[in-house]
Amino acid sequence: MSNSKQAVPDTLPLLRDRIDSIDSQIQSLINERARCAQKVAEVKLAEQGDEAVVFYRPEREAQVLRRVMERNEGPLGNEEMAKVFRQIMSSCLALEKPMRIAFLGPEGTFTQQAALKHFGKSIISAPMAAIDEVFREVESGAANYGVVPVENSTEGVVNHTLDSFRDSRLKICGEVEERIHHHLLVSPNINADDVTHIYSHQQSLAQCRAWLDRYWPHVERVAVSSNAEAARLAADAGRSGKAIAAIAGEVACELYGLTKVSANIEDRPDNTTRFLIVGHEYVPQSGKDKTSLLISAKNEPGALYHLLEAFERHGVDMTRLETRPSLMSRWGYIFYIDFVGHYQDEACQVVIEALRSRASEVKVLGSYPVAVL
Ligand SMILES: O=C(O)C(=O)C[C@]1(C(=O)O)C=C[C@@H](O)C=C1
Repeated sequence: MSNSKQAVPDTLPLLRDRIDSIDSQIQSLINERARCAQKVAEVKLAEQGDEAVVFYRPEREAQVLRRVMERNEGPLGNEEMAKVFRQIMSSCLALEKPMRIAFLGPEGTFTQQAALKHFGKSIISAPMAAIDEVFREVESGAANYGVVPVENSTEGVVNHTLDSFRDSRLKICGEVEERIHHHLLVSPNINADDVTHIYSHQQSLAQCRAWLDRYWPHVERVAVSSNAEAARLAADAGRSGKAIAAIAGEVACELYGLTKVSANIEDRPDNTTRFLIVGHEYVPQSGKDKTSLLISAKNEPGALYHLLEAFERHGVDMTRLETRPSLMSRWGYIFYIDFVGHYQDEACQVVIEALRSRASEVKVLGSYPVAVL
């Protein structure tokens, strides 16, 4: 391969010749990489057998992307470069085995956006109507992995997702964060002044509450199953001349051919949602991981204090604590705890053992690479 640092020509035809030649080299190299991935698939099949074989390796993907960012010298930015490699790996994985990814649908949701960000575009999309359907689709093996929202920086936790882990055998094998921008949308034939109802998911309505109170105080807000569904309903209503607006994101706006009345109406400009990837396997260490636990506490004084004390004592950094009512006993609680590290790290194992002696149940929901993109 020619030296990439050689002098750059300065006429348009020469520059384009140069780009053509570089493209051809990049293309050969991408195909060489793809052939390696095909070989990896053969080795995995030989080693693990048809049934148990795991093609998708989140820890390896995170390491590849981190390395891309570390060695990047520009002028392309680190994230931009990582996105290119994200898609190359997505194509390589699809050659090994196309992945069917269930997500909270319909088409156009932020969860779909998150799925594409995490897995790249070479996946088979399986939109589901509800969070527990995503879990069921993966549990049954109909989908390889699922993507569900778990918390939002403005509105807090998504209870349906946390509650789904109670009775599920699925593991968390990844996380992804998305900046969420909401827009007020109508069908192109509708005059915004005529709008009688605003549809959106209850979380999106909440994330735009102050803006709605200020600019649309007298219009009825209607919570529907997702903001993409709201966009679909607004588009449908528009066809019969009904003035219904939706609050949804860019993907849904484009998908349903709506017009923006107002853009970026979320109350907090740093509004971010975190999503989880769920699958069947525990993920090996990537070098920079997080762990999520589900803990049923004993119903006794100081129960939570004793749990938290274990983290402090062993120097493990707890990043999140959520409480949900236990369905087993009145006034019993389930705690969801995230911490920095992998359940196979020595310090984490010590903490988990300590928790097991202090709680009635400790379930490791998963250890997974900290989001790279
Ligand atoms: O290293 C592997 O196990 C591969 O399958 C290769 C590869 C890649 O393209 O780099 C593809 C898919 C996996 O999810 C991780 C990495």
